[in-house]
Amino acid sequence: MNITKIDSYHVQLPLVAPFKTSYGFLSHKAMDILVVTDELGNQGYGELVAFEQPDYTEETLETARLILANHLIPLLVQSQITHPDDVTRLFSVIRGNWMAKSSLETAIWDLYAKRHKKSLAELFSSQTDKLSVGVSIGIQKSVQDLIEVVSRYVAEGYTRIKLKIAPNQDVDFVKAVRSHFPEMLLMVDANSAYDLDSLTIFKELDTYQLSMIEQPFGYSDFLEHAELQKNIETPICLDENIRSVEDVMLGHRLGSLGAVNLKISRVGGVTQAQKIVEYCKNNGLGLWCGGMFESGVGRALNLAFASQEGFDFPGDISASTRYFKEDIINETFELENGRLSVPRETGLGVTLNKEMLEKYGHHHVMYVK
Ligand SMILES: O=C(O)CCC(=O)C1=CC=C[C@@H](O)[C@@H]1C(=O)O
Ligand SMILES: [Mg+2]
Repeated sequence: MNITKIDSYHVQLPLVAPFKTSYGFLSHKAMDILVVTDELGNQGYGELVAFEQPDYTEETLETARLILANHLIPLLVQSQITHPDDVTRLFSVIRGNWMAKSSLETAIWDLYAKRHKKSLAELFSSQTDKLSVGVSIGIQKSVQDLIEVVSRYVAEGYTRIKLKIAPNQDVDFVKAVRSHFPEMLLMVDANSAYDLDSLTIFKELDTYQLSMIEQPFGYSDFLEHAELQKNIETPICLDENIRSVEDVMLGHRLGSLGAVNLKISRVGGVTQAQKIVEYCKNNGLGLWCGGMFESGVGRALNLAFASQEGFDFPGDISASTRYFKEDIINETFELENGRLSVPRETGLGVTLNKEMLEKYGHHHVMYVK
């Protein structure tokens, strides 16, 4: 394929409700939408999901833009690409910068699918048209507020709830939600807020039939996670630790994890994510699709990818309205009996809404042949 142009839209969408985690507070989500055009006029979309602050991973929107402009785009346009897997190989000379890589790699996947007149769901061997999804809930001011928020999402149909926790905002919150919803698939995510000194907290959390505990310790704490896993039965799920299939193998061999939160963007794109799917499938590890407060572009990709065999737990891929009042695509993802429809049109199966892009974004040209 011959790339003739790369555009980028810097978008900022206000969140319907602010989101509090153990490490920060989000009131809007910024993202860049890349549009890669080929010689036939096909356009592939990719979403750069990095945050503005380097507090979840090292990357930020600014660092990723720099890596794209100075390194990844020059590499891509100088090379002959026939399949998206070529992009991963090409980018392997550049270390890290997974989200920057993923934004371009996923745009090439969309472009490739459109050139072949196939949906991404088809390319990913999707197994279903409807996917059960979950919701991730930020830290609330009080137990009562949390119960209200959870009740609202349960009434909307979500079948899996993920609660954000932090020191002193953990056991009481989980206890209350569990007693209101005894059967609910429930899990917690600490975003690295604890260390092994908090063992007693985790032993207590272990008694609430949680499906998993996500990222209790630091992002390179494989050994500490293994030590914790020896002391509790609830599977540990790693998020921030996992940047590649090698990280999953390391965590598995050490006994640091029982499940993986797979975010395509955090591991550099679809090709690397696919390796993780295979590894988890072959080694009996739990697997589900995480979210990055994506716009409809990233959401469509997550839905198509998570509809393949191997994903065994509802992901953080909520309905469009859970995040934003208005989105930058024309389609909407609506919850029906706790499930979202997997797009079936060619490529990602979504189209950009020019009016919304103008309202919430700024246009930049990154490359012209
Ligand atoms: O996209 C979503 O539904 C939100 C997912 C979510 O909880 C997170 C996204 C990005 C960083 C974190 O705050 C958190 C996570 O750790 O999974
Ligand atoms: Mg997480």
